[in-house]
Amino acid sequence: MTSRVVLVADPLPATALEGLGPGFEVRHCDGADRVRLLAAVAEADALLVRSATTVDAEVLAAAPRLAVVGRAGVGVDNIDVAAATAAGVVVVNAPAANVVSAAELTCGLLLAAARDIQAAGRELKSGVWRRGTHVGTELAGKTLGIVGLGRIGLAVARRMTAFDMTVLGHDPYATPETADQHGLKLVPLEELLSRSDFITVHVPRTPDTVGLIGEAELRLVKPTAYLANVARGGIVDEAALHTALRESRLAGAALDVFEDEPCTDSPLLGLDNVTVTPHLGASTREAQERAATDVVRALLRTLGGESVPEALNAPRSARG
Ligand SMILES: NC(=O)c1ccc[n+]([C@@H]2O[C@H](COP(=O)([O-])OP(=O)(O)OC[C@H]3O[C@@H](n4cnc5c(N)ncnc54)[C@H](O)[C@@H]3O)[C@@H](O)[C@H]2O)c1
Ligand SMILES: O=C(O)CC[C@@H](O)C(=O)O
Repeated sequence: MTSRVVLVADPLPATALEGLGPGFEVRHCDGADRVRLLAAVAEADALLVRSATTVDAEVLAAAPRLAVVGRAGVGVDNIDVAAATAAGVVVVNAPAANVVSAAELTCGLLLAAARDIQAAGRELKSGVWRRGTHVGTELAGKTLGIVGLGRIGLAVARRMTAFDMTVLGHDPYATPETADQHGLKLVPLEELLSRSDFITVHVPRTPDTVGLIGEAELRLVKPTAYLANVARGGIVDEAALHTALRESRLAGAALDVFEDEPCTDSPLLGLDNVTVTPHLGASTREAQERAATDVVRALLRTLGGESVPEALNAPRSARG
C-alpha cells in the first residue's frame, strides 16, 4: 500500500507525529513560505498547521488529494472552512488542548498589566532602579469582566476568583446555570465594559466578532481599567485601542494577539502601558504536545480505516 502524505506546515512535536504510524509519510515545509507551501501541498493527503499558516482557497485549489486539514489548536480563523467544505476537505482542530495554557497566560498578563511588570523589568535590565513610577493596583476586590464564556473564558473565571475578584461575564450563548457554577454574573456587554476594572476577551474571530470592542465600546470603559486580549487580533480594534490609551481613557492593555501577525511595528508596541507577548497563549510544552496528539487522533479518525493507536486514545486534553 502506498503511504499517504501528511504535510506539516508549522512546528509540531515529533513525538505526536510518530502516532501517525507506518501508513503515513510525514513531510515538512514552512507554511509562511507561500511558494513552497503551494508546491508541497500538491501531493498532500492531509495538512497539519498551527496559527501561522494560512489555508485559503488558493492553497486548497493547489491540493487535489487533500482530504483533511488539521489545526493543532483552537481557532480556525486561519483556515477558509467554507472553501474547504466546498472542496470536500474536512477541517479538524484540538479544541481543548491549550485551554489551561491560554488561561494561565491571560492571568499572567492581567497581573503583569496591574503591576507594570514588563516595563519595570525592562527598565531594571537596562540599569535603571526606579520604584516610584511602577505603582500598580491590586486585583482583590476589583471586578473582572470576561467577554466570551467558553472553555478559556471560564478557566480564567475560575482562576481569577481565587484572587478575590468579582466576575462579570458576557456571552450570548451562556446559560444562568453556567454562570451560577462559576460564581459569575451575566450582564450585557455595555454593562460589563462600564463596570469592570479588568476586561478580558475570549471569543473566536469571526465576521461577527471583528471590531467587537471598538471606538464606541472603549468609550464605555473606566479610565482606570485594563483590557486583555489573548483571543485574536482584530476583535479589539487596534486603532481605537491606541487612541483610547493615548488619551488616557484606559489605564493599560495586555495583548498576546494582533491584527496582522507577525507584528513588530504596531504603534501599540510603543506605548509604555501596553504589555505584550508574541501570540504565546498556546506555547507551553504541555499544550503543544496535547494539541498535536489530539489533532493527529482527529486526523486518523477522519481519514477512516486507520485504527487509532492505543497511546493516542488516552484522553490528553486537560480540563481547563
Ligand atoms: N492566544 C492564543 O494562543 C490562543 C490560544 C487558544 C485560543 N485562542 C483563541 O481564543 C478563542 C476562544 O477559545 P475557547 O477555547 O474559549 O473557545 P470556545 O469556543 O470554548 O469559547 C468561545 C466562546 O465565545 C462565545 N462567543 C461567541 N461570540 C460571542 C460574542 N459576540 N460575544 C460574547 N461571546 C461570544 C461563544 O458562545 C463561546 O462560549 C479561540 O477561538 C482562539 O481564537 C487563542
Ligand atoms: O498555534 C499556536 O501556537 C496558537 C494557537 C492558538 O491561537 C489557538 O487558537 O489554539
